[in-house]
Amino acid sequence: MVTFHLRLFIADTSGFGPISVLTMAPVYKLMYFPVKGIAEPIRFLLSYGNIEFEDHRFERENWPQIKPTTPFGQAPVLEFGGVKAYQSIAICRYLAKQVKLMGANDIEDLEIDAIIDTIADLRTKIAVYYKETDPTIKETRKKPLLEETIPYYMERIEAIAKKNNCHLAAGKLTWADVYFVASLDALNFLSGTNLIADCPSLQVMQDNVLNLPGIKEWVAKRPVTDV
Ligand SMILES: N[C@@H](CCC(=O)N[C@@H](CS)C(=O)NCC(=O)O)C(=O)O
Repeated sequence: MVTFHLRLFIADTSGFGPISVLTMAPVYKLMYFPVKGIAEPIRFLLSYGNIEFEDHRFERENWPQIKPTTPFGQAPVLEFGGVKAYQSIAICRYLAKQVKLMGANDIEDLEIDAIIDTIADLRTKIAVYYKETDPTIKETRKKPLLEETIPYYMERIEAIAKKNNCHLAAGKLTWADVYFVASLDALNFLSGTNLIADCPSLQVMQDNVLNLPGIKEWVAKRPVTDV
């Protein structure tokens, strides 16, 4: 569970005991569009840590008013204790520290960061295809994405999972596993394919992550959205 900097010192009025100290948990508010998108790994990590949060999903038509209130005109933003945290991966790394899903040393953290950045690279390539508005150009991008780019990445990510005992780094559960599994629904939707269809180790990893207490409860109660 999370501890926080805000401490209340309460004078003991009984005359017998020392001063009591109450440590308060921060109140987390996640601001994002009404989708899983790049906020879902944040929701998974908060849920894994049994950290309560306000899942504030704003409608797209309200974004023009909200945008200027964010640090860099983008979402997600995680607000807590006077902090407005931005950049989804930085937020995930912070939460991973809070819920103890980091590596055991700098090398393990390097391994985790590298696979997280690789997943983000793959998402960027998929997003370029998805966001293409010209149907002719989109069609020309489909075959290379589905037959070259995605297989290239997924073969390598699967090999890493196989070597790491069905994990993405350090041979154990880390925030990389949670990040990848939380990202999958959106990546599958955007690419129109099941990224892990031919990846048995990643399928095991997905099952394991989705069965973690906290995450299992979150997935059962979260709003149903495609992406
Ligand atoms: N690198 C940023 C990317 C943030 C981003 O692209 N957010 C999109 C939604 S997924 C957004 O805010 N789009 C609206 C806009 O840019 O006006 C992160 O990971 O947080």
